[in-house]
Amino acid sequence: MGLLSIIRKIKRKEKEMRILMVGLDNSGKTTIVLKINGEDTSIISPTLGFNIKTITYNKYTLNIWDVGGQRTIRSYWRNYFEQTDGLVWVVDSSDLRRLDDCQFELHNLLKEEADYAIFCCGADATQMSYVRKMVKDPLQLSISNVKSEDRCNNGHRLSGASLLILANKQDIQGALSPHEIAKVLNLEGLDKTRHWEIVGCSAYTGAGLLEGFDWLVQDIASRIYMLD
Ligand SMILES: Nc1nc2c(ncn2[C@@H]2O[C@H](COP(=O)(O)OP(=O)(O)OP(=O)(O)O)[C@@H](O)[C@H]2O)c(=O)[nH]1
Ligand SMILES: [Mg+2]
Repeated sequence: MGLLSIIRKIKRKEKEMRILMVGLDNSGKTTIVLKINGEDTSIISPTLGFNIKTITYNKYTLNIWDVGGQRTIRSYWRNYFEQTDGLVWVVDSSDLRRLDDCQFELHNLLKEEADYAIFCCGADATQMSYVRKMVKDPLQLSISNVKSEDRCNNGHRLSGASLLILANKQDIQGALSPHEIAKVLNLEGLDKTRHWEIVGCSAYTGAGLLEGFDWLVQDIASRIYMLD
């Protein structure tokens, strides 16, 4: 058994989940994480890199990665994709001006993942060159050959992750409802294999946060702890 398989088994035994929080800047990611953890949310500043919080949630340990969303650092999001079990996309439901941007970035993130995660398990040189020709990868960067099952599984990155969309700031007058946000973000247009849910919430009052995380944790658990 490879080292990665062993690590993965240990992780599963301890019921750990890796959650990645992303979304435009100012959407409320950091405030949500603090609120869930029962911390003070009155002094918040923009996240320029990332914060990691480990939270015990029901019988699970959540490793939550809260990544800054400012435009200039969005290209770094992909550095955090590896081994993600759950993706939380946070939306400022009152920021009507930037909803188009928000829609673009969400679909771009999921598409980018599809573009960059082509792994060919155990392919020989001829097979690799055939695959490269078929998918027209001129730089030959986005396709890699892997020899073991470990690397193949590892290569999934975001593709199997459960997706929770938090329509945050519902306490602000004029905020769009989760139903309206779902429409603007074209969630029905997501890949049919994707498990997703949208929940309205307010990081100020805490409303909706548990409902959202309950869904996420249950959905992940039903996928990865099925054999328990
Ligand atoms: N009214 C209201 N304000 C909120 C809510 N959640 C967050 N905020 C405010 O929105 C601002 C941005 O919150 P952050 O948690 O820093 O947002 P972020 O998504 O982490 O931003 P970046 O780190 O820059 O990506 C802060 O002033 C928060 O107090 C909410 O539910 N309601
Ligand atoms: Mg932040």
